[in-house]
Amino acid sequence: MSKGRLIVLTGPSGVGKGTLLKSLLQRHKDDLFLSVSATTRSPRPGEVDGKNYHFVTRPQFERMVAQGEFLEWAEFAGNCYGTPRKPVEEKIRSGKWVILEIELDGARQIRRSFPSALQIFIAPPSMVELEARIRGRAQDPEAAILRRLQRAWEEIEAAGEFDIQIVNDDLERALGEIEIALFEPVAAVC
Ligand SMILES: Nc1ncnc2c1ncn2[C@@H]1O[C@H](COP(=O)(O)OP(=O)(O)OP(=O)(O)O)[C@@H](O)[C@H]1O
Ligand SMILES: Nc1nc2c(ncn2[C@@H]2O[C@H](COP(=O)(O)O)[C@@H](O)[C@H]2O)c(=O)[nH]1
Repeated sequence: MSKGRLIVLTGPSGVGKGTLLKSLLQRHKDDLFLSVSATTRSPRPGEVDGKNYHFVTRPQFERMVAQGEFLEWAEFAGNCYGTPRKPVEEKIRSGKWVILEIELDGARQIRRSFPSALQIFIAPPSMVELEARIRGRAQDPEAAILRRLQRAWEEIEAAGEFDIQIVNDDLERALGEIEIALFEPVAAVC
């Protein structure tokens, strides 16, 4: 059986993490498992409970925190997000590679609890492009967009903490770089 592994993907809101992961999972569906987080955020149009997120109330989220149900959790732009511990630990034990798509505070918590996790940072080509992508997605209220853009500066400043930094300018190229980091790490160094 292959050895289980934890992979963290972080980057500012709107940089394209979800878009990259969708393609990555389509190409490697037998190798990779994406953790489904819990959040207190309201569902966006088209988002499905249990698939995109487990949508929970704040009291439910607080109860899950108190019961130690999260591997990590954080507050981001006014909502809480957390990685359910049990499915991730089970998958890793059964030899699967598990990806967490999480923000900076959560990535820092995972770095402490799973120092061997591979940590990848996805950066935007520019702040102008990042703002265009968040606005182009047209799924967040104006106040949430502003909070996310403000937070993006802090996240980009922390990019150097991560094992690998990938600029998501051209989607295919960025995807190729993630695949090299995951599946050909030795070749990437040579
Ligand atoms: N390389 C790219 N070039 C142009 N547009 C892109 C690229 N990657 C993603 N996008 C677009 O940017 C927008 C934001 O992408 P996405 O929702 O995947 O970001 P995210 O990082 O997952 O955001 P969040 O953290 O808020 O969930 C989407 O409209 C997507 O189509
Ligand atoms: N620390 C955690 N961050 C998470 C988790 N799930 C998602 N996220 C991050 O939150 C922001 C906002 O997400 P959105 O879906 O509201 O746009 C984004 O950076 C996600 O990566 C989690 O379990 N823990």
